[in-house]
Order: sequence, then C-alpha cells, then structure tokens
Amino acid sequence: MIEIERLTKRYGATTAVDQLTFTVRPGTVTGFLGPNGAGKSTTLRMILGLNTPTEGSVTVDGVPFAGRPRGLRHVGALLDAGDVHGGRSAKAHLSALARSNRIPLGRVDEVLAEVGLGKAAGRRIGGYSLGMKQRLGIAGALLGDPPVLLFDEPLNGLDPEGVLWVRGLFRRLADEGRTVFVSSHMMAEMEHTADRLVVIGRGRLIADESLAEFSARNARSSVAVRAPELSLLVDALRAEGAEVDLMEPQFAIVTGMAAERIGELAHRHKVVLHELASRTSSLESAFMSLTADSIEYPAGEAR
Ligand SMILES: Nc1ncnc2c1ncn2[C@@H]1O[C@H](COP(=O)(O)OP(=O)(O)OP(=O)(O)O)[C@@H](O)[C@H]1O
Repeated sequence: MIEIERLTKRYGATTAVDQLTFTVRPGTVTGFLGPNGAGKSTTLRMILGLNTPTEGSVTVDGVPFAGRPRGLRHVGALLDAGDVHGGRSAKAHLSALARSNRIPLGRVDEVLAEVGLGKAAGRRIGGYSLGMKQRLGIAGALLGDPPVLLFDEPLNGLDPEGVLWVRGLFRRLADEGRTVFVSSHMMAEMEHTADRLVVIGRGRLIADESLAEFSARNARSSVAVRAPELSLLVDALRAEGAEVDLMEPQFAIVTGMAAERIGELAHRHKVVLHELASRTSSLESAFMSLTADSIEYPAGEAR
C-alpha cells in the first residue's frame, strides 16, 4: 500500500505538489491522471525517495522508501524509458541492475522474455525504438518481482499491440495482489486500463474514486435530434422539462429526457424525425473539463 499524506513539493515559487492525500491499494490498477505539469512525476519521484517532500509524508507499506534496503525487490518503477546507457545491451543493463539489488541473474532472461525483448537482448539500447525502450523499462520494473509497481506514462510510444499487452500485464500484476500505480495525461489511455483513478491538477487532488464512480458522476448522456420542422418539437420538449440546445435550425442536443420519450413527443406533435441518437459524453471530455483550470500552458492563449 502506498500512503500519501499532505504531500507538498515546492521549487522556489512553483508548488509542484500541493497538500496531496490519497492511498493506493494492492490488487488494483490505479491510474494517476493529470494534464502536463500537474505534478505526477514529482509525486512518483517522492514515493521512490528520489525527491524530498517540502511537507507531508509518503510511505510504502508503512515505511518511507528510502528506508528500504531491498530497493527493486520492494518497489519496481519505470520513470523515464530514455534514461538508460545507449551503448549497453538490454541484457547488460538489466544484469547490472540485478547485481546491485542482489537479484538472481536468472531473472534477467525471464523478464526479457516476458516483455518480448528476448531476441533483441544482445543489441545496443541506443538502437532501440521508443516502444522497445518502454518494454525494457517495464522489464526493469519487473526484475525484482516487487509487490509495488510504479509506471510513469508507460504507454508512450507503444503500438496498439503493445498497448494491449501492457494492459494485460497490469491486470495480471494486480490480480496477483500487487499494487500497480500508473500515470498518464490521457483519460482515453486509463479508461481501459485502470480500476481506480487519482486525478490531480496543479499539484492538487481533484478526484480519488473508482472508474465506475468517476463515470457515473461525470459522463453526461444526451440525445441528438434532427428534424426539418424542429421548432414545433422544441417547445414541447421544454414544456416537458427537457433542456434543449439548439445547435442549428434543424438540429438540437437534448438533455434530461430519454430518446424514447422524445420519439413519443415527436409522434404526438406529428414532427418528422431525421435523426434520434443517444450519446454519452466521453470520459476524456469529462476529464478535460475537470482539469481545464489546471492546464499550465493552454494552447491558443495569449501569454
Ligand atoms: N526540478 C524542478 N525544478 C523546478 N520546477 C520543477 C522541477 N520539477 C518539476 N518542476 C515543476 O513542477 C511542476 C510539476 O511537474 P511534473 O513533471 O511533476 O508534472 P507531470 O504531471 O509529471 O507533467 P508531465 O505530464 O508533463 O510529465 C511543473 O510546473 C514543473 O515545471
């Protein structure tokens, strides 16, 4: 279990992480979401003891990570897939990690096979694609067979087959009872990957709940209605309590009323329908509106 309490990190005038409190539990894949610059990497680095909190505390299974002599055997992490010595082979890189963490060298071939780099194990990492480097970073995180795993943007650079593979891997790790904490700046990546979500913006906690709770709270459903004589229907819809956004003279988005009821009303008022379609807003748009105030550098804004 990862327990974070009132965790704060300031760099001069910048508060990268601001009074964050949450817990990441075993047996689940927890997505750590926030726009660029929200403070995800800084938080992950504090969990690993690589950055020192300005205030607050973070422990893994009750102990600050820095106080753990077993290192990689307790927490495995992929922080920056590019942060490897390009002149080394994957096998040499992982063997060095294994030696310094007293992990049996036999694990190296096991994890290389697991991430699909068995054949490329002897090649220089400098010649690897971004996706291959991500796989190598994941191999490094798995090396010590740890109960707690942290991944910073692990889907970056992976092709669709790689994304599916990573999702399956995270699921299996969680099903084995491990704690899996995965950062991303895209809800679309997390909605098929995570069971729980921790959402932050400008270093502050915005949401901490299951994916199902987040969807129920944020995904709004609406109905698209297209009709040549729409105005006849709009008054009837409003009179029955629906909210109608007239997008075009013949096209409206209706909320607060099911498509069946709208169809019945149209029939009663003899309005011909050309389109009647239920829609659910994507979780991505819910995430974007939740974090809209926390975007550090919005596109198109005058600086
Ligand atoms: N060493 C540092 N010195 C000064 N400011 C820093 C430092 N590290 C991070 N920051 C600032 O802290 C804030 C949070 O950065 P962080 O990298 O943790 O965000 P993030 O959520 O991981 O973003 P991204 O998705 O872009 O990786 C940013 O405003 C960043 O500029």
